[in-house]
Amino acid sequence: SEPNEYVKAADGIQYGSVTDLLSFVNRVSNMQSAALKHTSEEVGVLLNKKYMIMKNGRYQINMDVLLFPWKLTYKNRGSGLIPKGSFGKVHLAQDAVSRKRMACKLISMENFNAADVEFQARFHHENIAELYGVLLYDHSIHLFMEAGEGGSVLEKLESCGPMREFEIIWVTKQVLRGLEYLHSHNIIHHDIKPSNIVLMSDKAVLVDFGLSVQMTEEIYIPRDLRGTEMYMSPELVLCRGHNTKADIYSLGSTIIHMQTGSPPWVRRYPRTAYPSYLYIIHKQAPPLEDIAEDCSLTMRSFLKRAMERNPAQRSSASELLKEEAINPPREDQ
Ligand SMILES: Nc1nnc(-c2c[nH]c3ncc(-c4c[nH]c5ccccc45)cc23)o1
Repeated sequence: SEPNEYVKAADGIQYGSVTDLLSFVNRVSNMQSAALKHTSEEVGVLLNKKYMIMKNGRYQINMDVLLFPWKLTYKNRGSGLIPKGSFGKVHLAQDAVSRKRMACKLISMENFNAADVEFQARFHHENIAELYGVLLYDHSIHLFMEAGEGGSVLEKLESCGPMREFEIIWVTKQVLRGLEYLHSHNIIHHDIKPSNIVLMSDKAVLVDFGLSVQMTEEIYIPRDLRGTEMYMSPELVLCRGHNTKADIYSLGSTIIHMQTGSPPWVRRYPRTAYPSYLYIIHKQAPPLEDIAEDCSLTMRSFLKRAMERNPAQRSSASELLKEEAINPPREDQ
């Protein structure tokens, strides 16, 4: 398409609805990157007038909103740019007027797909990182989202080691509430793992919906393998169709990682000797051997239900939310 057609299609920055944002995102993700070289100004759609405050009809990066390398909550490591998400670097952003601190994920045009935005724009829940707006600037999509300033569970594990059971219970309940909501809309996240759970002072939220799908049938037949190997369920690895229960198994793997400081399998099958875990996950019984030795009996039974090999017998998020393991009697706390 002609560059001038592109400029017409996106008239600078506007406050808009989710529908406006999704049509902007779909237009841009269908654009050839060549058509973009003619856009010197930011273009995009802002959903949140309270946090993202435009000035003179514009919303300029490093003027109206400042981007910073993220100061890790723990000892600062590396560039301060937090680990790449599925396809993007995440910065800390702060609106110059509202002073609201946000996460800003930069995705190159080549790697951008509408799914990254679609689910966060259309579905709202307190345990899903809220989307505040989308800008295209300097060949990158800038996603402005709710920021988990406590960092991700992975950063916490790498900095502070294995988590105590009461901390694991707190994170697990929030993740299950987010999954219960997503699964009620037939959405499979497809990448539940410690780096995709971020922490705030009062809650934990799920991030990175770049691999998410919304099922139209009872079962989702994948065209490709989606997710991160060590957290994948046996039925997903088999590639003969799976459903939302795949996320529940990944949560079980995530809990084992939170308890021990390592994902399942890797201690028994070192990464140096095993480039891939797919065959192990397919052949072996679920990794209950990797459960922490000091794991409580109730949490052990929770994990058995969450990592049941047969997805039909595996508990759902709603069922697990009622488990005693995550609803300990008061005197235990
Ligand atoms: N892949 C991805 N897609 N969306 C996000 C995201 C949305 N809001 C966020 N808030 C915090 C962090 C974050 C991750 N690791 C961290 C380490 C230190 C501090 C913060 C973080 C990431 C996000 O991440």
